Amino acid sequence: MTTKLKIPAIELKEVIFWYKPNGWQLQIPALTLDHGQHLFIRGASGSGKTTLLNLLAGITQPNQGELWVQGQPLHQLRAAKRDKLRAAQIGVVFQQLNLIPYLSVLDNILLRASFAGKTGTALQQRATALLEALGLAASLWQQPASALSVGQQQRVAIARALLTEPALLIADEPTSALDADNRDAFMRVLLAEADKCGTTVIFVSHDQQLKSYFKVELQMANLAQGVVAC
Ligand SMILES: Nc1ncnc2c1ncn2[C@@H]1O[C@H](COP(=O)(O)OP(=O)(O)OP(=O)(O)O)[C@@H](O)[C@H]1O
Repeated sequence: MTTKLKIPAIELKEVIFWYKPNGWQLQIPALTLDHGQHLFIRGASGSGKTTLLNLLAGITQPNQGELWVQGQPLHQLRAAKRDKLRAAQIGVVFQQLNLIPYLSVLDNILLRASFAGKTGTALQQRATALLEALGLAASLWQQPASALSVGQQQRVAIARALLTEPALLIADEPTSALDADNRDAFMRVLLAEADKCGTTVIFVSHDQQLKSYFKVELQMANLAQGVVAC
């Protein structure tokens, strides 16, 4: 076994984060996730799911405690280094999908990869293969992102996140606008790609039916009490 494999994909120790305007607090005594694990997180609206994902993606930093992602101390790194880590190793799909509306579907996907220094024909082929697997018609690939439905945009966002074979994939309600068939295709592609690339997955959703795709499930309320998985 290599040294790299001994380091967890994610490790939180006594993390506390609060919003300055209203003092709302997220407390996570402990959370460890090994490489390649898939974790389903659920919790009531306002329980802090998005706040946790923002911390894990390095968009925000904890006020107290330690937050390690891919062996990097996100609690200590400055914003520029966290941005670099995110570009290189983390795929994110947030509720606001953050597609650039006037860029084509393909350009949206490839632009994100170029931030990680990845370009070329093989990458373009992987991008179109992902879009096909996700059921997004080829006639849409050159359309501006703004011309797509929300469900179609969600599939573009996940293709963008998977393209660079990230070590960690963070997804916040990524299937909320999909019908049952597209949602199942979406989950199959996401988890198969993650398994192929050894990607650790953290997936947040209200949709209880998606729970069946995951071996490990976590409720926000339990997480705050120090329970790691249930
Ligand atoms: N920028 C902010 N400033 C102040 N408080 C915030 C901010 N963002 C979120 N909060 C508060 O933090 C709490 C957790 O919010 P968060 O968005 O993480 O919850 P959530 O579980 O993702 O909710 P939902 O399922 O509705 O998306 C909420 O009570 C919310 O009001």
